[in-house]
Amino acid sequence: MKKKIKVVAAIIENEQREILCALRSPSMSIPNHWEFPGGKVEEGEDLFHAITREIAEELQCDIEPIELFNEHTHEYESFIIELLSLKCALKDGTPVASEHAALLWLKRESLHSLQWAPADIPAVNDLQREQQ
Ligand SMILES: Nc1nc2c([nH]c(=O)n2[C@H]2C[C@H](O)[C@@H](COP(=O)(O)OP(=O)(O)OP(=O)(O)O)O2)c(=O)[nH]1
Repeated sequence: MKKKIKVVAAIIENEQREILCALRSPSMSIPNHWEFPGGKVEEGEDLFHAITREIAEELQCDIEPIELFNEHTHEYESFIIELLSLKCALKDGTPVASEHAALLWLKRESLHSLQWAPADIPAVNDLQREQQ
């Protein structure tokens, strides 16, 4: 049976209404694909706590989770991911890529120009629909 992981991802929007996109590095699984940054939820951990912790670790900044925006389960070849995407605001600091190959702020209408990790695509689609 495939392993199932529960992952939180942050949709961080800045004052220019741009959204933070992160490029998975060549050494990560699903390399060279864009994602909303985040990571695995620990046993018994609250989603808001998990996303705040993961973003502090990965991007060295403080965020404020606002709401759960999209929930999607995707089956990759070797594992199943339950991806919980949360809308977040930047509270303190500037995101810095420590594990990712690059970071990019993009307007909603430009999100589709990137090659996204398949699990993140439903959240990207919902974000694009929001502006209409
Ligand atoms: N947003 C998003 N996150 C993903 C996807 N797939 C995926 O593994 N993740 C998350 C879960 C992992 O916590 C994180 C890091 O992936 P990784 O390739 O470095 O895997 P790893 O086993 O070393 O993960 P970790 O123990 O360091 O958390 O990425 C995806 O498709 N979209």
